Amino acid sequence: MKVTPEKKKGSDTPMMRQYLEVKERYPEYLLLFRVGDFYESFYEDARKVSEALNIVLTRRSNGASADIPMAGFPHHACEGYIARLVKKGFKVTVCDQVEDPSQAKGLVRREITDIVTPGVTYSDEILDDKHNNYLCALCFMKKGRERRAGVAFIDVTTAEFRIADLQPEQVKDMLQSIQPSEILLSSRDKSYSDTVSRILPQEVVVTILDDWMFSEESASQVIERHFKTHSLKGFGIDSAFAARVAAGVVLHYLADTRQNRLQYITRIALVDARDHMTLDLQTKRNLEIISSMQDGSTSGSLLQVIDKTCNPMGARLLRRWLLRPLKRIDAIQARLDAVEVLIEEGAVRKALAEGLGGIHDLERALSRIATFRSMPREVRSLGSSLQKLPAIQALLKDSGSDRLKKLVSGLDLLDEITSIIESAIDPEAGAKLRDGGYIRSGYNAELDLLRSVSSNAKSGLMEIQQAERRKTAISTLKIQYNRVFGYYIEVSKANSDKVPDYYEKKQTLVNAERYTIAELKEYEVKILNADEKSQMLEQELFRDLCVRITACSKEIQQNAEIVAELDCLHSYACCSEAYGYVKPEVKEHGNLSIKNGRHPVLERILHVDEPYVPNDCFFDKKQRMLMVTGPNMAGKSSYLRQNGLIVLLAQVGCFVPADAAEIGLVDRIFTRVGASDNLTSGESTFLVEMNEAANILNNATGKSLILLDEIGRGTSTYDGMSIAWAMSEYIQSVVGARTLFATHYHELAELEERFDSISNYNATVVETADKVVFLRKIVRGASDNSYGIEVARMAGMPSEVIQRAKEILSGMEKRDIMISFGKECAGTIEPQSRQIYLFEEEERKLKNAIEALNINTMTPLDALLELKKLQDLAGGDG
Ligand SMILES: Nc1ncnc2c1ncn2[C@@H]1O[C@H](COP(=O)(O)OP(=O)(O)OP(=O)(O)O)[C@@H](O)[C@H]1O
Repeated sequence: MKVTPEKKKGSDTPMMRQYLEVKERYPEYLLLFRVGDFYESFYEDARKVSEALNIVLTRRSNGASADIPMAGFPHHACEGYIARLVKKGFKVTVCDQVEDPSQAKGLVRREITDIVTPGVTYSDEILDDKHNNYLCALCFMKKGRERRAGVAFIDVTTAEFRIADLQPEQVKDMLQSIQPSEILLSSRDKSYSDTVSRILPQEVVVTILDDWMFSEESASQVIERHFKTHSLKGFGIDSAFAARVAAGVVLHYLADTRQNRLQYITRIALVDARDHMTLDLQTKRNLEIISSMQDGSTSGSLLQVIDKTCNPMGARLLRRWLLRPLKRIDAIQARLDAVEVLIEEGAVRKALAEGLGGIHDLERALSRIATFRSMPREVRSLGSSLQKLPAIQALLKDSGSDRLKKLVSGLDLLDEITSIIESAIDPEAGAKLRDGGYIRSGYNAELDLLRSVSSNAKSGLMEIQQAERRKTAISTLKIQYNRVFGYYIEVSKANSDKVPDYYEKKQTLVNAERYTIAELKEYEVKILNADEKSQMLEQELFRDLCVRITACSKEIQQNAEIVAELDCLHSYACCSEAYGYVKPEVKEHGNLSIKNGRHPVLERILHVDEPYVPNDCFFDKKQRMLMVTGPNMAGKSSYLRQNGLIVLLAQVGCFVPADAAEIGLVDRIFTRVGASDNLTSGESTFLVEMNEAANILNNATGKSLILLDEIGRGTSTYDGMSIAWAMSEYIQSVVGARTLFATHYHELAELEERFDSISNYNATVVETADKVVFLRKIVRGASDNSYGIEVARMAGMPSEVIQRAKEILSGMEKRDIMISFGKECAGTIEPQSRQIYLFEEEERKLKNAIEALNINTMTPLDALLELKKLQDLAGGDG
């Protein structure tokens, strides 16, 4: 049943009318409505909530109207429930009672107090320490003949706010690299949501907004208002018109979702594609950079091996660094030099780890403090984190690395706010604001006074207790307190006959009676007044403190950035040292030389008895493509990936697993590995493979690194082989990229003879009498056997099947030879020369035509005409 509020309001109860009014403002959101100790949802929302949370769907009576569906949960458990709803892709509005129901005249006042969406949340239950959570706006604009796409993304919990101005076809890569949780689109570009769900692997919520928000004028206004500037020139985003519009939309949306305390978002920056390498989804996936292909977890990924970070800011940055390798040598060199210094100075590294480990998540703490979502304990830990900065600064201020020196000189020690926090918050502060007692004594005179009134009165209570015990001769008489009855005197049932007349009964329990007396009432008023006032004052003081901390947002964020970078460099140094990595030389040229390189992840996983076998890789002006053949399981894919990962590690500024490495700067790493299905988007395995291959051919440059594994496997052997052959030719003659090509098509080895720039390599094996031993060494020359059946045998295939496969293989090999060369050649070809000459067909037609000519009977004119025909056949244009 859909609610039409206008129609229903008339006969509804006042509370339901109130509900419907709120619901009307955010119809798209699930509304959680506070009723007593519960958050309730009604109508359609109730059905969705009940299904999503697996809680009972009940009914609530609604005055003269029919009962309505209802589902709810206790308010104290709301964070967990809201998190579950948001993780399922719902957007939620929370409507609270904003006055004490016991004080309310008539219906209690309610207001929306929070809006939570997948892209706008501060909840620990939803967020992951090591991940950024991005809200992203996307718009397509046209100016004159130019079509641009604007992308803006923000993590409200860390205040990272960036924009990018792109060609529309670059959007896919950008979105895949941001991996937002929520995307904002104009109603005009609504259809793009299908593309979004196709290109992003994870669940992403698409929110469609009115098109007017996507105008340049409105965007500029909202940005200028937020950053309190008259122009956007200072941010360097003035010319990026589409990106600016997207940024405006993000700010609009945040305002719409009532995020009205955004002062801590102090910066906006343009993503410059020239500084960073773009890694498309395939490459991220194939190289298993942040998650393994097997189960999508970080286990078995490069990130897992490299991540030795000590705090969440570092962990988040490391993930971003691995996904955005650098393209500028000076920046790479600065990181490498810093890592080298940290490796050399073990004691400094250890002290740095201690300092970094003591720093909590400054970014997320700040965002919660700025939006009044924080608890005293978090403020206290922000203060103690800031106190760690001077030691870190002292440790590295004379470092041998310019980068480290520069970083620590940028730290703002924020002495004043640190000491204010120290003097304000009690180190033993509890987790809740309601409990009070978290502001230290001595911080505020008025609070101290109220507290002393309260505690004097409390010691007065002890005196009353003593006096009453004396007067009544009841030694067990006690003065106690609870929230409902306030202060009372408790006397056991056995002694109740000794109670004097001036005792006024308040409550009877099974074993005891509770009373009050005039004197106790007086004290109670004094104490409760003082307690209430001091609690209110504490909250006020805490808020003021939060505001003061927010005023230091820029400095805190800058410190957070520096700490994160130090943490990443430290992490690089730790793993480089532990795993015996070397400092790569990164150069502007287009060569590459890796001596005894290893796969950073595999070498950590393999058993000590079977250590990883290192391999070289070499490209120069002459040698641009390595054609790697070899049997299954010989280590071809691992070899390709290892070289990709070594280049990546070098360009993120980390040492590399090799004996030596000189890397000519790579502008992009392309990978096409194995056959992967994308059935959800309705594309066949082969189509996906060809899409990816086309993307490589169209976008790679002479500075790229291409890793091709098993191209053309998804189709018939001859089609596949022809495509692989033609791609290799194209890459060599047109693109010129450094290419590693692993293939089972041994026929491709022929290319070496046709192109100087292609060299054959193979993954070696040794055949013994009854098995094949993989040496994992990649050596010069082509391999001529595939041993697929041998691998099947190793995998435990029944021996009958293996035997039969061998027979079929031998039969097929004979037939292949006949297809290629005609019957006359059958059986005479040596295995080594079993090539299929792909471009022979044309030549043969030409040959046949020439042989068919009868020169003896031809006139000169006939001869000329025949010559013309032959020229046409040869494809010439005469
Ligand atoms: N250099 C190496 N040293 C030690 N073990 C290795 C090495 N390279 C690969 N291996 C091991 O061999 C296994 C198979 O390697 P890989 O997948 O690279 O072979 P492949 O030749 O690409 O096989 P296929 O053609 O079937 O895809 C790896 O999982 C790894 O355990």
